[in-house]
Amino acid sequence: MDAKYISHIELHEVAHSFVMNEEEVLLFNDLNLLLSRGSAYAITGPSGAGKSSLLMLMSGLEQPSQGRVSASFEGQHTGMQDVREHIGFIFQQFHLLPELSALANVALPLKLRGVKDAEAKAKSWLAKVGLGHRLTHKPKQLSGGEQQRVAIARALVFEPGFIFADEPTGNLDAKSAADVADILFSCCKENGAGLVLVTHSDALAARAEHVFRLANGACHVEK
Ligand SMILES: Nc1ncnc2c1ncn2[C@@H]1O[C@H](COP(=O)(O)OP(=O)(O)OP(=O)(O)O)[C@@H](O)[C@H]1O
Repeated sequence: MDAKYISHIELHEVAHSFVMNEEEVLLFNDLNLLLSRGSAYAITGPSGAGKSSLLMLMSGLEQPSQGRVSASFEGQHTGMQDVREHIGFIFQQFHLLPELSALANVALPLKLRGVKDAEAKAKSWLAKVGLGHRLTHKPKQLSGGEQQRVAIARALVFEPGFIFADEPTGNLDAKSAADVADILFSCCKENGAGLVLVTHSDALAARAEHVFRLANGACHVEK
């Protein structure tokens, strides 16, 4: 459960391609990137450039066609399969369990890890994201911004080393998007988690310390 010791995720000469109609479509090639815990990264670029695919590779949910992705875990280099339970995810569509209350959604990752005071911890996280008054609401009884705040609490409650977020504000109006971004950045900072997010929003990308821009098969590190 303790993820305090993932310090880095590293991409080594990563290339990724798909076979479509018997032709190989190369998304990107020769990526060497280092993600450090405690920093925030934005992945930007035009539609279809491969942003979500890169996020899947960085988080270990998918394997690259070539090259490898590794993590530094307690000072040792290891494969991403060994750190899966120390990584949190946030998606554009929230992906909360519809039959469970906000509290039960947030407590679930702790219960799955055998944590005893799961509900108390979940409650305190819901308070942190401003939803202490919505504990028993089910997802459909919450606004989009509120659902995403539940998803942030659920992603951070087990103190993962890294959070990966795919268009976390893509489904929200401007005001909710700004509120959710504030909460996401401040909660990751407070937990010392690395944050990697895919976004089409220049405003959101500008908040990250580092920006990877994907275009035409290459990744430009813009800052
Ligand atoms: N499993 C797959 N099989 C075949 N092609 C795929 C697969 N997954 C993604 N692709 C293709 O790879 C390209 C990049 O997809 P990806 O979703 O990573 O791009 P993106 O930059 O995140 O796009 P968007 O901004 O529109 O979400 C797209 O052309 C997509 O159709």
